[in-house]
Amino acid sequence: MSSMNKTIVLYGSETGNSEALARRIGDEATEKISFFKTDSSNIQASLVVSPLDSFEAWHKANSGTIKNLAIIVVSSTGDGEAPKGAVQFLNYLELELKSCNLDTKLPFEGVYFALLGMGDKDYDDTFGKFPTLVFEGLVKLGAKPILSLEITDENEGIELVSEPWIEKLWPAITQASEERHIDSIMPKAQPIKPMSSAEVKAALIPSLEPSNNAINSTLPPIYDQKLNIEVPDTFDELKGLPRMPAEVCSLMPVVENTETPSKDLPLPQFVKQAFPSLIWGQVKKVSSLTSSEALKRTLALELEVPRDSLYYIPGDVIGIPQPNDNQLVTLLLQRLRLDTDSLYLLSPSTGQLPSHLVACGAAPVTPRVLLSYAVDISIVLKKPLLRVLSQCCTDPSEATALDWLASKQGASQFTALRDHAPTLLELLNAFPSSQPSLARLLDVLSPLQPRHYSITSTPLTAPSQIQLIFNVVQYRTQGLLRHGLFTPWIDRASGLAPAKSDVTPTSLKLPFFLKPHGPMSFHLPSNPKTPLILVGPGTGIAPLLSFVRHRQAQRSLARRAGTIGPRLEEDIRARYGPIWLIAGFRHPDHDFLASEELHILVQDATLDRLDVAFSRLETASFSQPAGQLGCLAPPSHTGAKYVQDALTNNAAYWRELMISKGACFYLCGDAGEMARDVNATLLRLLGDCDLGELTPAAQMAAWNKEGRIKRDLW
Ligand SMILES: Cc1cc2nc3c(=O)[nH]c(=O)nc-3n(C[C@H](O)[C@H](O)[C@H](O)COP(=O)(O)O)c2cc1C
Repeated sequence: MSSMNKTIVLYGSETGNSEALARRIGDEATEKISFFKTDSSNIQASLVVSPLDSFEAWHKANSGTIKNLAIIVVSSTGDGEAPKGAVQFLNYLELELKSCNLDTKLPFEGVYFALLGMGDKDYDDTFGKFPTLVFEGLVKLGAKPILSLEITDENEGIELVSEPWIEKLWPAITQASEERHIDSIMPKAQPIKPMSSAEVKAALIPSLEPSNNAINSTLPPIYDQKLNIEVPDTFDELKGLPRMPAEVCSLMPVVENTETPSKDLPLPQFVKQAFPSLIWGQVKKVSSLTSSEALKRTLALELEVPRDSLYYIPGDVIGIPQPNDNQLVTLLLQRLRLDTDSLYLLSPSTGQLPSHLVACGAAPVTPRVLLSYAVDISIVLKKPLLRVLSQCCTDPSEATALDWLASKQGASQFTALRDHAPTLLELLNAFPSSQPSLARLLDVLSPLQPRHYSITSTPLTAPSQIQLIFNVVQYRTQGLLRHGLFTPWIDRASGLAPAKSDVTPTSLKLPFFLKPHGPMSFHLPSNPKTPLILVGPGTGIAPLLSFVRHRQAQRSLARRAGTIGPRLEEDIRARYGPIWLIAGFRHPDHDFLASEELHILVQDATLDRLDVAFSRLETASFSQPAGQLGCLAPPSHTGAKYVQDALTNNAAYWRELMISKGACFYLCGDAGEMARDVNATLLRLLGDCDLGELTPAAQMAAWNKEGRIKRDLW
């Protein structure tokens, strides 16, 4: 046997990094591996590069053959979850792990694989989580790794790991194909016990993300900011320079066009294709929930949808395919000297278009539409882009500076520049002689991601309406102003900014879709008697509001249907478990979201307990205005600064609910310090408990597995 029977390159990729690398590997394989060149009867003439989700079909088609090779590049997204193109594969892997039998042949015997993971070490707990899960799952199911698992760190530079890994890949393939297997890399696949679904899912535990650096949100967007990039005058020969990205995209002007062009905003055809279940929501109301003194501006948005067009449950999240800022697109079109309204046909000059651009090639399209909807132009810094900008410079000193930034020598300056989160326009303006074509930029820019928001409403009270709350995202990266896409836009488009009161826009419509549930879905437990501990500082309260509003509606429906007589309230209490909500804000007068509603939820006994922490309240003790919260027993505010203080102050109650009463604990909010501190607090609270054989960490891990601790962090 001198080659693999079938070979495939697979990727799972949220923002395009893994896909771009998988395509490059596919291109290089035919040059590097002799049997790809010579033995065309044994190998597909052109190597297929496709999403990891196609593994099942590929494996089924080829499982009779002795040796098949899968080269896999896959990232983690969310809280260590499966990225796009790998979600169905996760379900398949999970099923195989559950059903594989100790006594029979392992299902992936005969499959050889090499897997490169993409990750980011900033995601402490979930660094490389999904690639690791895939690697270990494949090994457990009998596939043989030909290289050990390696994971890139986007923060340090993907190339530091990916380039040496690719160099090792070619000899490893040759070696494996010659049957000198590299069994020493990993222990031989052992027969395994079937895994439960919970065990597979438990491998995907939430992570902690860095937080935004928020500032007063009334500043307008500014696009003429200057980047300060320092490059030394002289340096040694550049090392670790990533390869020049392949030229894939081609834009041909359309002279005679018979098709209906994708010329107009809003919503070109390719966006509708990418999100086939889009629903249009009419904006009913936008209101500001914070005072002018609040550090962040928080808005509530109500959307009305056509009757019966939306079925959601509390905890669901919507995605909004928001285009890039119009002003930024216009300036970019000018800088790139592009004719805004001419029509072009996008096609691959070699190989295949990146998957996020395939639908854009279906019909003629204008540069404005492409830059508005297809690619991210706000946060762009990646080494392959620097290489392309360098390739397109007419001034050699600028080209050298860009290459230096992309090299190993320029690593610390690259990291510093990335902390500035430069837009494409700023980068181009910093290197004025660089004049890339739009097609060349499409080769390397990441797909534009939809913006996701938790629904705060319940379908029980208004099935044709949804509500959202969110901060208007504006922040500074070391002096430079940055802003989000959707939130400042809706603030302006609704006519709310800079007004303070509610507005009811008459003609504003928004397209959105319901995000499919991930493996760690943040939803209510199926048994309504389960006690709930809900912790949500700031806008982390959003999905928790949906939970409590839903419970309030359930109780009210039960009351209305009630035939039980004088014992009705008691029966309702018995039917639903207690809910303890811990919210956290800066100051009661500035950003206490939904304060009046929370008060009502306590009064009508939907909430058994409410604790509110205020981080910027000068006096340790907080007294609510008469008639509010003061009626709570036990008292709602115990001088807590942060949500974790409220947990510590009420340790006995927390232990009673979690240990004796089987409560579910939900945490939603900013993933930085808050999530770490809450985690540490829970471990500390468990330290004083009798957990039998278990350590506090093991107890937490068990609750994670059972879905009794759920996190929704961003
Ligand atoms: C929303 C989001 C969540 C992420 N979550 C994780 C994570 O949990 N663990 C990790 O190692 N990397 C995480 N990353 C980093 C990505 O895995 C990394 O940027 C990778 O290069 C992306 O590759 P892709 O473009 O192929 O998806 C996350 C990135 C984003 C944007």
